[in-house]
Amino acid sequence: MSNRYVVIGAGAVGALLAAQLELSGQAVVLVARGDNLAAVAEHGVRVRRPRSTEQVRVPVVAGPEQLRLTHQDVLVLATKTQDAEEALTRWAWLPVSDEDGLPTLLGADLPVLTFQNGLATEDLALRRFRRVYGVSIGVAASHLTPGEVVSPSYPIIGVAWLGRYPANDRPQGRFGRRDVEAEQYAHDLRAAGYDVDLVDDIQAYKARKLLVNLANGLGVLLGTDDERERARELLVAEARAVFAAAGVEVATASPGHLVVEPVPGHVAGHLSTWQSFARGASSEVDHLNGEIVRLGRRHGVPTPVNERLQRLLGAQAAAGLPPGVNTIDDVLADETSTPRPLTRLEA
Ligand SMILES: NC(=O)C1=CN([C@@H]2O[C@H](COP(=O)(O)OP(=O)(O)OC[C@H]3O[C@@H](n4cnc5c(N)ncnc54)[C@H](OP(=O)(O)O)[C@@H]3O)[C@@H](O)[C@H]2O)C=CC1
Ligand SMILES: CC(C)(CO)C(=O)C(=O)O
Repeated sequence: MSNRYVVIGAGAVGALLAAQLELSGQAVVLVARGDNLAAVAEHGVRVRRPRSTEQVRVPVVAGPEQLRLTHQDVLVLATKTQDAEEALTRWAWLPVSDEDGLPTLLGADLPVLTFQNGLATEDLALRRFRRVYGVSIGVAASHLTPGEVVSPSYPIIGVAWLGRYPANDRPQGRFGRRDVEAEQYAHDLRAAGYDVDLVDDIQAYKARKLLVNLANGLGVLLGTDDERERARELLVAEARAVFAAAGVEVATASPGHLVVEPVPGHVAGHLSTWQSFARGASSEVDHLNGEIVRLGRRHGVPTPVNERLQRLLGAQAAAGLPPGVNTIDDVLADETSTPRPLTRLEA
């Protein structure tokens, strides 16, 4: 029997994925909350593309209490990293019914696909779930309005790398070292419009992606292109030094290619971190630049530029301030300054 995907988190990645699964005829349930839940329940997910807009009716629930989990379910974690722990806890210990309706498993026995940027979620999942599949995804998706995602790529929606976590946990079964479960997920995601590669060491691919996402936070700041590029180089150089000291492998395979086109009425190029600040939502920076800072502290490698960016955006998020109130020269400044986002807003 085919899988049913329970997509937890109806933002840029999750709502788009749920819509794509639905459009490709696969079983899916979207888990949403707040205004987003109300909008999707009433109108479906509105997907704005370069040459069309679709209103996709997707089954949606507020949480596990509105769903009977079965052995066919695959949990897809599509929250930001800072929300992952709470979501994983909520879904891990629920009864899962077999075909006779008997509760023979728990949520933690189901497979979970973790779509987060950064390096943290797979271990959070592994604490409760045995079958963890990490997914590193590249999409240019945007979610700023309840019930709506903008997807500037079509017909290939996104590129992804998927693999069992940890790498050596692949089941030794009838097909030897082949991971038929991972192959099924890759097959289903491809049918939904994603270009998917199966990989042996998913964390190496997540590390490669993290090198890109370290610059996400710069998009929230004001500055010139030269300053942005200089800061990006410094952030990445620190991360590479930290990865070398910590023994974190970085995948060397060439990155995937995603075609991005203009979507009428949409301002392109705002990454997921910018979207969080624009919506007044919590920020993932502690799990992007903060991951480099954490590893640097553990392994005795200085990471001043990542730390300044983390501090600046941490304070900005805590004060509930939108993009465009701090500047990149605060990140480049050669000092451990205390950010002054309120002063700048007042100025
Ligand atoms: N946006 C992008 O283009 C890309 C994002 N990513 C990564 O994918 C992951 C998801 O990002 P993205 O889609 O942008 O995030 P969003 O913030 O757009 O969406 C996450 C959604 O999850 C919801 N949520 C949080 N906790 C729960 C919960 N317990 N139950 C149900 N819903 C919940 C949030 O609700 P609320 O709004 O109420 O907090 C929000 O609607 C991140 O790790 C990100 O870095 C990777 C590649 C590209
Ligand atoms: C850089 C990008 C757009 C790649 O998918 C991303 O990961 C993000 O917005 O966080």
